[in-house]
Amino acid sequence: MQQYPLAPPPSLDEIRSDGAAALFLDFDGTLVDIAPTHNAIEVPADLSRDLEYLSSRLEGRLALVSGRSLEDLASHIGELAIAQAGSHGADSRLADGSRIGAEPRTMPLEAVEQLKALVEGDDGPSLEIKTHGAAVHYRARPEIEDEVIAAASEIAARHGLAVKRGKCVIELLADTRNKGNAVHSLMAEAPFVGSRPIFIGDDFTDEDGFAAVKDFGGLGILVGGSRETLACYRLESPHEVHRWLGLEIE
Ligand SMILES: O=P(O)(O)OC[C@H]1O[C@H](O[C@H]2O[C@H](CO)[C@@H](O)[C@H](O)[C@H]2O)[C@H](O)[C@@H](O)[C@@H]1O
Repeated sequence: MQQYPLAPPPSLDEIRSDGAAALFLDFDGTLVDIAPTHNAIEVPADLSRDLEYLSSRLEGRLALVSGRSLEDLASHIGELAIAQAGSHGADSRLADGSRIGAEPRTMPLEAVEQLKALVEGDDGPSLEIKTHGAAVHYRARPEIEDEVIAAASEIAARHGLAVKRGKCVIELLADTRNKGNAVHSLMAEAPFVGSRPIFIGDDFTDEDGFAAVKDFGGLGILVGGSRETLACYRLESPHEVHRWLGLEIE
């Protein structure tokens, strides 16, 4: 693990001057600011257009890698002609929409019912039912973290489900793939193959991405406050990520 404080990364142009680079971009907390609920995010007006433009500058070597499902991502940014991996890396697609790897496994209904029972009541956590999993959010009541984690982990163990921990959230998925698997899958395909990958992300699930890019001589960029990480550089906020990527800032 890298010791902090981490320096800001060299410019994208500087990295590109050494050879072909590829960008792997997390979504929540990296391209958009964290919001009180999963549906309350504010997506900058030009983000979709800017990502397509950036992808074309990189000759298609740009991918979004999110914990959200691809359907959920599309509901916020539209159907973009760029590579994307959703559901924490379980559902990877090339820019033309073709899937790489097996179709993601879906959650057993019984587990979903048990999670619904867990969030019952006005003051408890909330449930986000996702295409390939379910997320229990406790951002509104961080003090209940320990009990939520214990109860959701127990349901995961009962059904043999994978657990992902994030910012005020615990997610359960039947599919065990992660963001690092998505990086490996995409790096084996044109136009990514042979390039130097850069993974930018803010959350613990992004550590799998930071680890994966090292396998290709690449580098990770952590977004947000300092912590122990496999990333070797840091940017302070999504605003700084946009600036570093050369996207327009409103
Ligand atoms: O991998 P990401 O693109 O970063 O997605 C991770 C999860 O992001 C969302 O939850 C997080 O963002 C919400 C909106 O800002 C916030 O309210 C929540 O507390 C965060 O955990 C999303 O709801 C999840 O489905 C994603 O897996």
